[in-house]
Amino acid sequence: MNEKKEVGEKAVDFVKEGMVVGLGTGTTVLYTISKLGKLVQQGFYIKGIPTSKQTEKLAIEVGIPLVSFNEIDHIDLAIDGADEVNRELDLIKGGGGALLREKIIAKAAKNFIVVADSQKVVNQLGSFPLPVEVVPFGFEMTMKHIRELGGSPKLRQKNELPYITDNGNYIIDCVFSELKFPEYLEKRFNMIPGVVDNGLFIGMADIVITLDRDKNITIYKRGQDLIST
Ligand SMILES: O=C(CO)[C@H](O)[C@H](O)COP(=O)(O)O
Repeated sequence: MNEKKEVGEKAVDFVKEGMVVGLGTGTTVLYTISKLGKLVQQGFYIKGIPTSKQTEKLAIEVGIPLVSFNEIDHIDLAIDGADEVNRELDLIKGGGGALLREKIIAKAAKNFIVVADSQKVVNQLGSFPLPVEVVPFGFEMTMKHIRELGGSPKLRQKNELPYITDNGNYIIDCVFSELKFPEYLEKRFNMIPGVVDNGLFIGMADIVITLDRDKNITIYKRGQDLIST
C-alpha cells in the first residue's frame, strides 16, 4: 500500500469548488496536487497558492491556476505534509526545506490539513532533526546561539555546498536528545537574531489525515478525538 498516496488523495475530499488552496511541499502532498489537477481538468474550479518553487512547477504542470498574495485576501484551506506529528497535532516540518513559506501559508489559511503516513506519527516530537531557517550572514554565530538551546545544530548541505532555500537562506538541522517544551522552543528559536523561522508548527494543524495500525484512513481533528476512519 502506498500510504502517501492514500492520505494525500484523501485530503481532496475537503476541497470545495471556488476555494483558494495553499499547496504544500513534499512527496505526500504531491498526490493531493496531482489529484486536484485531474479534477481541474474536468472543470472543477479552484485557485492554488504554492509553498515552494518545486510545488509551483508541479501545480503548473498539472494545470492548477495559481494566485499570489496580492490577488487574494484569504486562503480557505492549506494542505501540507509533515515530518512528525504528535497526538496534539503539533508538527515538525521543513525536511524539504520549505518551512518558512509553508508556515506563512498555514497561518494565513482558515483551515490547515496535514497529510502524514503512519511513520510520521509520534508520541513525542524530536526524533526528526528540527529544521531552522537562518539568514546566511553570521550563520556561524546563529548556530552558536542555537546550540545554547540544547540542540546539536548542523548546516544542511547539498552537493557539498550550503543548501539554499527558496528565500535565499540556509537551513540548520538541529538534533535534540529530547525536545522538551516545543511550544516554548518554537518561540525561543525565533528570538535568536539571524533565525527566520523554525520547523515547529505548534497549534496550527486543524486536521491530520493518517493511517492507523490496520492501515485504515484515520482523521484527527484538533480538540476532538478521531472523527472518522
Ligand atoms: O515540511 C516539508 C517540506 O518542507 C514536508 O511537508 C515534509 O518534509 C514532509 O515531506 P514528505 O511528504 O515528502 O515526507
